Amino acid sequence: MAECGPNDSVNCSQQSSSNLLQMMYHDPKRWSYTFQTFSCMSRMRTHLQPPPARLLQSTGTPVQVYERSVYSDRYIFALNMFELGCINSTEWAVYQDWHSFLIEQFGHRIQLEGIIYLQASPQTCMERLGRRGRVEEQGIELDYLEKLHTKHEDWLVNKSTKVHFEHLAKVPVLILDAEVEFEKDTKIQNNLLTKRMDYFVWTVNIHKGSDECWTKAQI
Ligand SMILES: Nc1ncnc2c1ncn2[C@@H]1O[C@H](COP(=O)(O)OP(=O)(O)O)[C@@H](O)[C@H]1O
Ligand SMILES: Nc1nc2c(ncn2[C@H]2C[C@H](O)[C@@H](COP(=O)(O)O)O2)c(=O)[nH]1
Repeated sequence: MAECGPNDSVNCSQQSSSNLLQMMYHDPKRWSYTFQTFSCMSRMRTHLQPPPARLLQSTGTPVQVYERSVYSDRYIFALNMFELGCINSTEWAVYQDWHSFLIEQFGHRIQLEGIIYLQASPQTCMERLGRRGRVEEQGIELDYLEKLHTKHEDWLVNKSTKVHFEHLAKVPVLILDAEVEFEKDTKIQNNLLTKRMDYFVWTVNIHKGSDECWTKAQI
């Protein structure tokens, strides 16, 4: 059985995270470090929570799936904000210091066993962003999404991003084609679901020897 965790970006308080998202997009130099602190803490809290009882009681090995993770927080968003000059070098050093410290302290409790990369072009993401129509996101430009796309490709496909955790470099990545429109196409949906289930079974088998009673994956 697989279950999605709560949407991390709204995990703490819907109101405060929405305001902070707006503040970050409005004045990124002032608010990016604060935003990454908040988002990373929120993601950490989510990863550390045990899965719901019904997941643990289900047959087979339960799989807990998160939308993003403490690793995409650092290697996608925070790194991008640093490279854009919205997080300064002192803030970046402080962020990396506490991020590494906490990840090492929590050890296997915060490790992922798999990553599912929903790959879509920045143009398609831009179009879907418009469709979703969040007011905070109205000013987002294609160039920003292109930078985020490059970060995903470098980390998950080209493997050229320097990661600081041994286990992370070895985490298997499943790449799914999310470019294709599947909202109303059950055939494509079933095809993607089958690939995802096969992947879950595979990662669960890899981790059968571990003392964890559930598997964690990021989507
Ligand atoms: N593969 C897809 N095919 C068709 N529509 C999609 C696809 N992916 C996302 N969308 C649409 O784009 C919008 C934004 O997508 P997404 O960011 O995944 O939504 P959410 O806000 O639920 O995280 C959604 O309203 C959804 O209807
Ligand atoms: N600067 C950051 N922005 C982030 C981060 N996590 C999410 N986001 C942005 C992207 C969207 O505009 C919005 C909601 O994201 P979804 O998860 O719903 O796609 O927040 C982050 O860590 N830093």
